[in-house]
Amino acid sequence: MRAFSAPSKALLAGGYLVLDANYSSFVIALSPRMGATINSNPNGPTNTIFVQSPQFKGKWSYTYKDGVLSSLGKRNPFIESTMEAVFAFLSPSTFHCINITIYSDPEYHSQENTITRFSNNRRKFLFHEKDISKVPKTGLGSSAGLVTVLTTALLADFSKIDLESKTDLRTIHNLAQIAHCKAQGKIGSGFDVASATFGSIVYRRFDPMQIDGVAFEQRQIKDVVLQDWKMVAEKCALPEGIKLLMGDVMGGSETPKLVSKVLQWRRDRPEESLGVWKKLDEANMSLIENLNELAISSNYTDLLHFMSLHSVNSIAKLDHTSKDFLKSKPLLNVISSFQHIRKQLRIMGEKSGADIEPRSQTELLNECSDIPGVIGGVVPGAGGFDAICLLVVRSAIDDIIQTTKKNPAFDSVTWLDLEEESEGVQEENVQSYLFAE
Ligand SMILES: Nc1ncnc2c1ncn2[C@@H]1O[C@H](COP(=O)(O)OP(=O)(O)O)[C@@H](O)[C@H]1O
Ligand SMILES: C[C@@](O)(CCOP(=O)(O)OP(=O)(O)O)CC(=O)O
Repeated sequence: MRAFSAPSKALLAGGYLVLDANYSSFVIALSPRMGATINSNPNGPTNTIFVQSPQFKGKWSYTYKDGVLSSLGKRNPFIESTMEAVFAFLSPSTFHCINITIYSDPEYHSQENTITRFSNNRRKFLFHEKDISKVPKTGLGSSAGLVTVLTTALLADFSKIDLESKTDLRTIHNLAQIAHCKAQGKIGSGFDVASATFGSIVYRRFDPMQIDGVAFEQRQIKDVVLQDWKMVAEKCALPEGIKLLMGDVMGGSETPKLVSKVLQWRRDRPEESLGVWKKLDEANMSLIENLNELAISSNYTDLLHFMSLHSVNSIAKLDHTSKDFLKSKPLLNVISSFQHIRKQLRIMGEKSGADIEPRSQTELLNECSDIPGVIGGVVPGAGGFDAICLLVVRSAIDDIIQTTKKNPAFDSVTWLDLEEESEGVQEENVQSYLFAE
């Protein structure tokens, strides 16, 4: 038996712009991971694949004969199209029965009505009462994680793959991207599948024409998967000492509705919207550059210490002597990049009628500007009422949480137990997924 896992994501900068290949986005891979174990069973029926997701009482079965994958019984579009893509790509002849088990970390889904189990006291898994399609999601990208880890497990079972090899990661990514688009019935920006594969990245999307109309047929899928998609997925990571803090706001928004409003405005007002696109892109790119600058600045530790004692608002009020210490230093630039991103997202929201940074979120993020140790924050991804995402000084985290507990403005916020974990898809110790019965 072998085990693999793929990370969840937060789109810290680049929402909406990432849909257009002219713009880059900043995707942070997060510690909650989707896992899969895979093993062959020589005693089971040949050319049969059993997939189960015990946390959601999910069981799906497939057979593969004469190049055709058939689903027996219950359907799961994401599992099914991953199987179809990988089998079309590999086109295996006879093979032993395959057993796959899916494991998802707690933060992907609402944790209501669950029973907790630990695997060898390593990982915690929640077992839900309801079927997977009925359990509310938190927006961390469960389907992208599922498709990516399943693609990896299947490829590893049938062939030799090296998760350190850029070529093999491209193959996993391209297959997973095709499978995910088929299951969703649309070609999105794909940033979630890209970060499930590569981890934390600066991402520029592939050309949608690349996979438009591709069929699960061996020659065609091989051609497409092995081509250069001309996308960009440059690995990156937050500077040490800076922590990503995600607050679930228990609101909920529908990404497709927000996206359609924004794209409609872009079509209706091409010139006006292009201005916003350009300014937002500048702010996004300056956030990435300034974080890199900050990480290599000679007085980095001093700057972080300073930040842990000051809030964004108190820094704005500092006199010149104190500011000289920071002047032309990247910390101030990171702070202002966040402010520019928020400003442009608010303009985009106002002009398009999409609630990207709704007033309640503006108020919350403004409150964060009064907390020492908070460098900046945004509404991640498509925005809306789902979540806020902050970058904070790691050493100040306990004080930050305490401060928010005392402030009623944060009553609706639940801080999620997650971190950046910049690694993409990886092999795991099987023991992490085995339960002592
Ligand atoms: N642990 C899991 N086991 C089985 N299927 C899963 C699991 N997690 C996600 N899925 C599949 O992904 C679907 C959710 O995908 P989607 O709506 O794209 O949500 P998300 O935004 O979290 O990716 C589920 O309905 C199910 O088909
Ligand atoms: C608007 C977008 O650019 C980003 C949406 O990011 P989210 O992280 O909000 O995504 P969901 O998990 O699907 O809700 C649309 C896209 O890139 O697909």
